[in-house]
Amino acid sequence: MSGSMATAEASGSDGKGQEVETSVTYYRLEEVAKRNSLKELWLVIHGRVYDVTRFLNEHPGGEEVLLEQAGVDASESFEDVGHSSDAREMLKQYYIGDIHPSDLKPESGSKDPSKNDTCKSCWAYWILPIIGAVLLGFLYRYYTSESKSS
Ligand code: HEM
Repeated sequence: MSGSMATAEASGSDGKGQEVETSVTYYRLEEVAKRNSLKELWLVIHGRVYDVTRFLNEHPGGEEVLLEQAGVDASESFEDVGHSSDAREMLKQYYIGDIHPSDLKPESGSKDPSKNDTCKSCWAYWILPIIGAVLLGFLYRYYTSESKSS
């Protein structure tokens, strides 16, 4: 009966109220994946989890498309449709938490720029052998033409 679970923002007025966002709930992908029915339907858009159960029959795009994305990452499909900013605003109502950081794909690339690095080195891997081959070609021609002329 201690009741000491009250949130800090309820009474705290000592100027430290900026950390409200720390109370984010994290869900694992496997938990979201279980909510894939008409009874309970969650989906993930850009690393955020949305409970769209009560939105199903309100969705202008139909409940079928939502069911197809049930329990999985729907970011791509959501973007492909080109949803309006109104639609994006609506997302907030259904937001229930974030995907656990260790389940996040390196999609947003801010933490893991290794994709760019690989691309850069890809380029180097391509260009170096080509430069080598061209140089060898020139050397070969230089030597063969020299031996012809003398
Ligand atoms: C919670 C997430 C979603 C919300 C709040 C939402 C909201 C909306 C809204 C408001 C519209 C009307 C058009 C607009 O304003 O852009 C719409 C249309 C549509 N949505 Fe969604 N949507 C969501 C998720 C999805 C997903 C995951 C798909 C998967 C493919 C999808 C497919 C569509 C389609 C195909 C239309 C077009 C309907 C038409 O043009 O006739 N939506 N959605």
